[in-house]
Amino acid sequence: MKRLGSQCGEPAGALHSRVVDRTLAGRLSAALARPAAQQPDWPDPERAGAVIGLLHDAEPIVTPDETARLSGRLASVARGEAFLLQGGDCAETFEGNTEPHLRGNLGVLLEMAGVLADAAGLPVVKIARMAGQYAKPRSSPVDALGLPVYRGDIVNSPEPTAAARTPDPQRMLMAHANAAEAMNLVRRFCAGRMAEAVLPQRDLVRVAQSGADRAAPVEPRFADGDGGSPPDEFHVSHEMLLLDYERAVLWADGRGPRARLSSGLAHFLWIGERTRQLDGAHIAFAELLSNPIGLKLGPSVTPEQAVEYVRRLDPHRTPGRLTLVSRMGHRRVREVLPPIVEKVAASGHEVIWQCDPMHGNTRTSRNGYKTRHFDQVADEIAGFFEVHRRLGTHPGGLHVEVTGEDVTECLGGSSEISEADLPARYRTACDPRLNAEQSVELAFSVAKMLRGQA
Ligand SMILES: O=C[C@H](O)[C@H](O)COP(=O)(O)O
Ligand SMILES: C=C(OP(=O)(O)O)C(=O)O
Repeated sequence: MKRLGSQCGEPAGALHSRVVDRTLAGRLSAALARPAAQQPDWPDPERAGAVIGLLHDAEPIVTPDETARLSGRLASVARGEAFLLQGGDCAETFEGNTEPHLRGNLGVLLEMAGVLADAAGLPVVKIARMAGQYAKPRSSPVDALGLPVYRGDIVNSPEPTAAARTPDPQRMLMAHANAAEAMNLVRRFCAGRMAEAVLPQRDLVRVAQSGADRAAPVEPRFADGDGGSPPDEFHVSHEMLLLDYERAVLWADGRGPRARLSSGLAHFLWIGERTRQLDGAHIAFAELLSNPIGLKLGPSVTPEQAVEYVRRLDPHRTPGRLTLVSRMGHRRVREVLPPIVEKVAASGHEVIWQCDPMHGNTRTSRNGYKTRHFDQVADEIAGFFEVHRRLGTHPGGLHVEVTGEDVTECLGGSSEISEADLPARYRTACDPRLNAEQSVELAFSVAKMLRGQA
């Protein structure tokens, strides 16, 4: 497999002059020339071009073989033979890129996966929002103070000053370095050298009080030809948002029916609700990738649009190539999701149906915090399960914003976090996350749904 790239300092416009496959390079240029929503206005385009040139020589974070392994796992999910759990910070930060934080997040996902696997009797494919989740799409270009909005550490700084909010392309290099460090830690974690230090910390019995019958779940695993999957297998993902970053580290991938590109920056990439324009650069770029792709679908999407996305993003009808992530809100999921599922199922494409119960349930508390209520999060998942059970499709996965830390960002749960509690440990750089206890409690609620008891 060959890397696509350019030489150090080469300006963005000359990106493809030395690529191996000229057809692929031409298709990439055409995709990136389309309108792209939610991109920063770099104040000095020449400096941005120089940074982009440097990034083209940067080391890959992931390898195509790892990505291919994930694609195989996701095919199982699409066929109903496994469940997908994806989660982590809303926005990773450079400051938060520490061993305890990353280990905590992986640890809580591992606990959730154990609970889910036990209930489903299926292996759980684990994907972390990690090692690159540094870019954020925003509702408005300015904040309440009239400053340019914070767009994630890869673009600017959250500090409320004009200087800090000015997009700085150098941050893309910092993001790459931070992602590489985080991936290193993920690899060590997966090798089993760190997981045991995380697991016993939580009182599983207490959070399970609402129903699980076992506190130490036994997780079914994939049986690989090489004698079994690694003790803790995680892949990494982020939103494919900032295209100056995403286009930098690409492999030419000759596997499959048509030559494509494999991202060296993450195993799994998703397209967000705000950047899924059918004529836009994000969809066109994703069409060129061989990585498994996620697509967020909010309540405004029509069944016809959903089928068009599926045709564009899964042209070769590859089971699990596309994950449709519904984020409809707990009030609308039961009404909006069924016609979409029906129409896509009738198209014959084997997609993964994943529920993001976070992004349709965000609200502002009376004391001014962006928050979500545990009960509404759980209710959207219940609605998602009801719809799929009724239609006979596989409710294949969850996509959640969680952290292993004891934050107070989401309301409710068995510790009954109230609006008055929010200021105590509200630490997210963007949207509110379930804390460790709420996350495991949610897994136990979903376990009941998986067992058909809720
Ligand atoms: O995480 C998701 C988005 O970036 C977020 O929900 C948008 O938030 P905003 O409405 O505060 O811009
Ligand atoms: C921004 C996100 O979600 P959505 O695109 O669904 O709003 C996200 O998952 O970080």
